[in-house]
Order: sequence, then C-alpha cells, then structure tokens
Amino acid sequence: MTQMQFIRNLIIETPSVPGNFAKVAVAIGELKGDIGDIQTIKVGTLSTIRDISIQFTSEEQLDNIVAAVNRIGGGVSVHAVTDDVLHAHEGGKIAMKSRLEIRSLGDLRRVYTPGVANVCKVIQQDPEQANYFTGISNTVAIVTDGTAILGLGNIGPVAGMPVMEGKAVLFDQFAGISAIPILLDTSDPDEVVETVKHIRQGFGGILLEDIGSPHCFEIENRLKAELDIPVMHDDQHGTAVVTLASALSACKQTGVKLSESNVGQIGLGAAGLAISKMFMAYGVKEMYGVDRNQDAINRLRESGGTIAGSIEELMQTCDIIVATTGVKDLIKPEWVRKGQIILALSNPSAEIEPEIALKAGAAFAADGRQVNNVLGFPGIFRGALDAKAKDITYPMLIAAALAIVDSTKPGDLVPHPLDPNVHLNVANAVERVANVERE
Ligand SMILES: NC(=O)C1=CN([C@@H]2O[C@H](COP(=O)(O)OP(=O)(O)OC[C@H]3O[C@@H](n4cnc5c(N)ncnc54)[C@H](O)[C@@H]3O)[C@@H](O)[C@H]2O)C=CC1
Ligand SMILES: CC(=O)C(=O)O
Ligand SMILES: [Mg+2]
Repeated sequence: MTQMQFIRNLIIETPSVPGNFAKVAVAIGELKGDIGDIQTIKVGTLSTIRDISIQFTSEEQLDNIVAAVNRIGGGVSVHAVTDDVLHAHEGGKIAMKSRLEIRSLGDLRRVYTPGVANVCKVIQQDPEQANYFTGISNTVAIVTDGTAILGLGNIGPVAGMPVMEGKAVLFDQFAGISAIPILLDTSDPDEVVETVKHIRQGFGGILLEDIGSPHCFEIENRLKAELDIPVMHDDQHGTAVVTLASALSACKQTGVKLSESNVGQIGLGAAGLAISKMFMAYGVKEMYGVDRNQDAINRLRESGGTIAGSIEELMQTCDIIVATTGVKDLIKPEWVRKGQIILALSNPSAEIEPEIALKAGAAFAADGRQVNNVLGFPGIFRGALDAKAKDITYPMLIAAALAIVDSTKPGDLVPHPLDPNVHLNVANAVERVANVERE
C-alpha cells in the first residue's frame, strides 16, 4: 500500500513586488510540497493573490507548509486552504445527457412515441441498423470489481468509482466515446464473464479497469474469446502500449537500441506482466523481472522472461527499468546506474520520484503521471470502434505505441495528454491495422 498523496490549493497573498512569490515557492519546496498549477487571481497595486495547487503526503506536512508561508512576513499570508479535487468530484463527474432537445410536441413524437416504434422495427428487421440508429456502437462499458484501484489495492468498486468516472471523462473528451462505469460486486471469473456477456449487447466495446491479478488474466482472455466486440484490460495493455512508446522515445534520444537493451520489470501483476510481454514481442536483448509473489514470477518465466534474484540485482543488470508495484519509494537512489532509463509508473506515488532518479544518474526518468495509459486507451478504442473491429490485437497495440512515439516532441518521453493529435494519431493507426487485419 502506498503513502497517500493529497492535493490542496493555497490562496496566498504576497506584496506586488518581484521576489515575494519566490520566497513562497522556497518555503513550500523546503518542506517537500510539490507545486502544481499556479493561478493569479488578482493583481493589485499593493498585493497579488494567487491560487497555488500543492501535492503533499500528510496533514501535518500541510500544516507546516501553511505555517512556514505565514512566517515569511512582510505581507505574505495564506488566506485559505481549499480542496479543489474533492470540489471537482461533487455530484460526480459524468451524467447521461440527451443529444436532442425536445421543444415541441412534434419533437416529442419523433424522439419518443409514436415515432420511435418505427425505428425499433427497422432494427428488429436488420440488427445492423442499431449501429446507425442508436449510440450502442459508440458506447464502452468500463467494468471494474474494485480489486486493484490504482495502487490503493482492493478498496471495492464504489470507492473506485471516481477513477471509473475519470476514465469516462477522458473517453468523452479525447475520443468522443460515451463510456459507462459498471461496478461489479463479484471477482469470480465465471460470474464476471457471465455478467459482462449478459450486458454486452448495449455496448460497442468493453474496457476492463483496475481488476487485480491474477483473476484479471482469465477474465480478459475469456471475454476476448467469447465476445465479438473489442475487449481490453487497460492496466495491462493500455499501460504496456504507453510504456513501450516511452522506452522507444528515450532510446531514440539516447542513441540506445531497444533491441540491444536489457529491460527490467519490477512488479509482475496486471501491468507488469503485460509490459514484459509487450517488450518481448517488440524484441529486447533480455527481459528480466522481479516480484514478491511466486505465481507472478512463474507467469513471467512461462512467457519467456528471466527472473532476477532481487530488485537490486535487476537494477544492476538492466538498461531500462519499469516499476508497477504500487509501492512508493521502493527503488533506492543508490541502486540507480548512470545513464539508466527509469519508468516508475505506480499511481498515486512512484517507486522513485523522477527528480531523485535523475539526480542519482538516470538519463531519463518518469512517473505514472507522465507515462500513463490515458495516452493509449481513448485512441485505441476510437480506432477499434471506427474499424468495427471485433477484437483488439497485438499489431493494433504496437501500431498505437508507434503512433505515440511519432506524436512525441523531441526531448520529451511522451506527448502531452491534452494534445488532441496524439489521440487522433493513435486512433488512425489502430483503425488502419484493424482494416488490414479484416481484409
Ligand atoms: N501509469 C499507468 O498508466 C499505470 C500505472 N499502474 C500502476 O501500477 C501499479 C500496479 O497496478 P496493477 O499491475 O494493476 O496491480 P497488481 O496488483 O496486479 O500488481 C502489482 C504487483 O506488484 C507486486 N509487488 C507489490 N509489492 C512488491 C514489492 N515490494 N516487491 C516486488 N513486487 C511487489 C505484487 O506482487 C503484484 O504482482 C499501481 O500502482 C497502478 O497505479 C497501473 C496501470 C497503469
Ligand atoms: C492509470 C491507471 O490505470 C492506474 O494507475 O491504475
Ligand atoms: Mg488502472
């Protein structure tokens, strides 16, 4: 279980004289507060008010930060501490909205009875017409049992709902896909598969999310085999796509060949095993892995990977390190070798913070905020739905990874998630491959 990360906003007044905000930033930084967005709310002749988002790990740390800023004096003071994250979730983040407005009786008769009956008959006679006269083919179910919510563990599907709603927001905004969270009160593979099969006809695709290992493997394999619509466990394959892309970009920029590199994976659960398989499918010199769970180790060995004796040994052997354990600060800075590429991807807290890894000698370092499956899943589903694909295949995933590499600016590991081009490029690449596969 990771140490919790909190985010609050401090409303801070400083004199409108250069240098005062720097004092505030230093006070926050010295107490290890991580400054995020800074918004200037008001610039007066005498004083300026800013809304500063900070990330921290305990209430005590927050109290100390507030006290330190207030101690600066000379007109610097904290006016309020607000919780913008909780505020943003009030009432939930998604809602079912009508695409049509009913302004007249005529509208009512077209949208609902009696007009709608004719549309029902059209679909009854030719079920394919549902693709045109309903939103089914553009709707994805986000299915979770709540057993591996981020790195928070088995906290249940209701506690995980904010994550599912978040994924639905990303589907909508980055790919124009309607997504509906489905919270399951069972983790039994037979029951999960049966339930999803029973609801399948209302959806164009199924995204499995934060379903823990090992039951996620059986659930995904069976659903992929038994359903004729795209199914993808995002924590496995969405993450693997983005991880491969970031490793390729890092290699490109350091002149290293991925095919000649040793890659090490720490944590061989849902994300870690899929990442390892993706690297092996792409072709690396050797794929090493480590996990505290013997079954997870056996799964990597059966897939063709090599088992490292310990995390330290893996760090000594490998050029590229990926970690998905959910354990904050698991990687010690003294284990980092000069020139290594380190992707510590656990959310909400990384196995080693990028700044620490870079200071310890890494050539590239990133965490799960940057290298995040948000860069993959919206475009992968957009492409698969547009191609009317019946499955999401390995070639489609590799195409998605290469599209992410092509969308990455020189000097960066991955594109910015708000860059609409990345989602469009991923969608186009996936659709192209899906169309070729169907021919
Ligand atoms: N950045 C991103 O896009 C993504 C990040 N993740 C993160 O990866 C983490 C794991 O997620 P899942 O793979 O879904 O969970 P999981 O529960 O399936 O896998 C975690 C694995 O780590 C192993 N592990 C835990 N502590 C360990 C230790 N001290 N030493 C060695 N192995 C250890 C466990 O035995 C397990 O096999 C989470 O924190 C999640 O937020 C997951 C998906 C996407
Ligand atoms: C990003 C994500 O899917 C996770 O951390 O579980
Ligand atoms: Mg997840």
